Amino acid sequence: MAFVNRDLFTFAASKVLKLERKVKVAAVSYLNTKPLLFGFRDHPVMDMIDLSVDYPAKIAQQLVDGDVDVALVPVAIIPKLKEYHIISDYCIGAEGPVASVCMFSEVPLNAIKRIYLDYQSRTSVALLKVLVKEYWKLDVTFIEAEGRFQDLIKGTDAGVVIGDRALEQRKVSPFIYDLAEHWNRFTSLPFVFAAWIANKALPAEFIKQFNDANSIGVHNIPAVVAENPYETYDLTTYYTRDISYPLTPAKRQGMQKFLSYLQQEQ
Ligand SMILES: C=C(O[C@@H]1C=C(C(=O)O)C=C[C@H]1O)C(=O)O
Repeated sequence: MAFVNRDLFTFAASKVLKLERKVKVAAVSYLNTKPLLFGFRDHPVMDMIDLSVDYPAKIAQQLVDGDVDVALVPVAIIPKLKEYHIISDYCIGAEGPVASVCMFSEVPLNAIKRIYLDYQSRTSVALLKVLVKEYWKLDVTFIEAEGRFQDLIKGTDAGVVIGDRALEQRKVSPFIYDLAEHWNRFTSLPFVFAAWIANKALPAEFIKQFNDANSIGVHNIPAVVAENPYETYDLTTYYTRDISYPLTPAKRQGMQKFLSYLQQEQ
């Protein structure tokens, strides 16, 4: 009899998966995650999980601390996990510009002196540092931002903002540097911001159900858009042109390249 994480699941003699407790799952609370969560509501996997949502840096900490079993975490925290398993065929990625992860400023790149870093992010702030050092080669100071820091993006102070707040900031700042677009120009590879990662091995049957739930919204974008009215940015464009959900081999390659830059930094 095969056991996978006995505190979570056992396989009874009948080979039917038996859940010892619910799998704790944490997802990103932004609009970018709505297509992935759309299919969960009426899906059998809902009986197997406890689902919570929060901003990326928070759920990253929850997965590292073992407070949850699976989370849609920033890939930059992978090196902090003792054990990790990418359990899904879906991610928050981009093949070109992503629209919602940008450095905003009032001045062009070469005039920027300081950059505020979004406290809700782990991947994008790490990506920004890679681009500043390896691609743009800028001499700037980084500031860990907190609260509503977008109002501090003024003069020669730029700021990296992610998620829905970035979609809003697009209407405010004259200069917008899309980090996924610049990564793509730098490496010719797509980028993965967040992936569904487990901190323990989970049974194949659970992963299959979990993937199925993820895929429903991705294949029904008009229905996802219809139930999320949003004036600031066109969500059909966001979900079909900007964000790219399938975790393809090229995206895995982009992710490995990004992680190798993070390793060099240490
Ligand atoms: C594309 C995005 O990707 C996100 C960026 C993350 C990060 O910077 O750590 C984490 C999760 C994703 O939500 C976004 O938030 O807009």
